[in-house]
Amino acid sequence: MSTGRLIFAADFADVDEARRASLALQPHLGLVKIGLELFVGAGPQALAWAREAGLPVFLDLKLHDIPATVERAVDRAVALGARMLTVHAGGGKEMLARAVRCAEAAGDTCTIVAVTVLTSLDDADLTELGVDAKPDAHARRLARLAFDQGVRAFVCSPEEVATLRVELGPTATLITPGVRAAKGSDDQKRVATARDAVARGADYVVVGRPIRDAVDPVAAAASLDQSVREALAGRA
Ligand SMILES: O=c1ccn([C@@H]2O[C@H](COP(=O)(O)O)[C@@H](O)[C@H]2O)c(=O)[nH]1
Repeated sequence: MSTGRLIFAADFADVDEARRASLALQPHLGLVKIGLELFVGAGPQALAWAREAGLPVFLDLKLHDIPATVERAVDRAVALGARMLTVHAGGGKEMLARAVRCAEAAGDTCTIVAVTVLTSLDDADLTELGVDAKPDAHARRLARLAFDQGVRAFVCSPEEVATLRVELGPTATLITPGVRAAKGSDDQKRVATARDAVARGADYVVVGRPIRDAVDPVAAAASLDQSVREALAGRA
């Protein structure tokens, strides 16, 4: 896999658009993230071009279903060549354990990534959902549950990445979306800059709109990649 730690969220409706944009950014990327919009629209074709280009795919389907269904979906995602695949940590112990076992049995080429608390949720949203904990504590609880089932990679916000690093130790891979220059620009509520996310312990940052919608997407990706590399060097 590339040494890059920037993951581009290729949130497009159209495969050709996703391919063109991602290939232009490829020198600055570790992986490309294929999410719900592209996968629901295009199915397996959503990944084919990336496989051909040697660009590893983070398949962000956030699986959340009964264990047997998730297990079978993991098997299919591995067959499509996904290098990382997301499941919701809130799906419970058995679902998480079976997802991990299935990926291992299918050749261990795909890492199961547990999504903890979505970066679009804040304290008030959790209260509304009946969760009697702050996002930080809830993310820690879900991550621990997943870790104990064998999951070793996690999506969390930059706001709790340091907490998760302490909770899970150095072997965990921590991936943070919610990368923004400032709070309040859109639906992302628990945010930080790429530099801060990595300085606090993130291994990868996921960035979509700030690159996709930039006047010069390649320059935006190059600058984020540079910030991530500097923050990683500063941590060493
Ligand atoms: O908690 C989460 C989990 C996944 N995402 C995904 O990451 C990208 C972020 O894109 P931006 O345009 O930079 O907001 C997007 O595809 C989400 O589905 C997340 O944001 N938060």
